[in-house]
Amino acid sequence: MTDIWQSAMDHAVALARKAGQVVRDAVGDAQKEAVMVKSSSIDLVTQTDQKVEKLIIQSVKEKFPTHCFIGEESVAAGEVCVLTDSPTWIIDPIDGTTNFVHTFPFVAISIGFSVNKQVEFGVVYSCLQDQMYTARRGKGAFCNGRPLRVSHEKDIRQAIIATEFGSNRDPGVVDKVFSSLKRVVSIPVHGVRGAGSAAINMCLVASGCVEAYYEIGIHVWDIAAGSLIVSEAGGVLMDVDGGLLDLMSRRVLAANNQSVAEHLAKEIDAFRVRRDDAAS
Ligand SMILES: O=P(O)(O)O[C@H]1[C@H](O)[C@@H](O)[C@H](O)[C@H](O)[C@@H]1O
Ligand SMILES: [Mg+2]
Ligand SMILES: [Mg+2]
Repeated sequence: MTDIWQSAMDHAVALARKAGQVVRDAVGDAQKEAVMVKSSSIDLVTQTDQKVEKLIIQSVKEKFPTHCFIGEESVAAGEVCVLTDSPTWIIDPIDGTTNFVHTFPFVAISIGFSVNKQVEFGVVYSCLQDQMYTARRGKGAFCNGRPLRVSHEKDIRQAIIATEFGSNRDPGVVDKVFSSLKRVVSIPVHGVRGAGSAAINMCLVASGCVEAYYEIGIHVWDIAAGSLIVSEAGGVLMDVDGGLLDLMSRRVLAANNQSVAEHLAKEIDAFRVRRDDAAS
């Protein structure tokens, strides 16, 4: 049976590769680039983020003129952020902008594609590592064409957990983040890591390198593609409170299996943040 979204997915992979070249060409000069700030002094954006998002959206508009978009830098520029049932490209042009600015080598282009609010395919290109992660709903997850499978570990005490500090440094939020982190470290788990990119953290779960990843404060463009890559690699997704994942809630927990996920959820202070689709 033909896959009606195959040509869109092929286009996403080609665009991610092209965007990756733009990012690789710029990374050496990133420190010379004008670094601007968005929601806070540590929420960074560069001209390369904006250039890559434009490149992707322009090209998709030419090929699929009826499709919708949610793009990180377009939303920052005032576009609405609402996930509808229409075919929608959900784009993070550089996931890991802070890494990009500092030449820390985990930088990704993340492209998710949803229809009826369900992610149909996800593409995450870790461009400095030249690793192309892809997933098509119902057809598995791959890295450079190699099938991905999550870790078999069932005991969270034998696990590595990925998380991030995020870009909100309000003292109350920092306290909550650290109190969760203290509980997770004290389970005790084998270790805690963070790549500095939500999309790459999710691909690490899908690859079996880490058992789980959680974060509060991410956005739909950080996790849309990665969420499908995790589930197609056999993993589970949920809200940090153990409920159902809501892509717009800005909270995510991805794990290799239900038992690790549920144990982790019990340790997290699941505070609420303003939703991506909250009326502005
Ligand atoms: O803004 P970009 O696209 O680089 O993405 C974010 C990361 O993906 C988060 O995990 C991370 O915690 C940061 O919030 C970071 O901003
Ligand atoms: Mg991001
Ligand atoms: Mg980004």
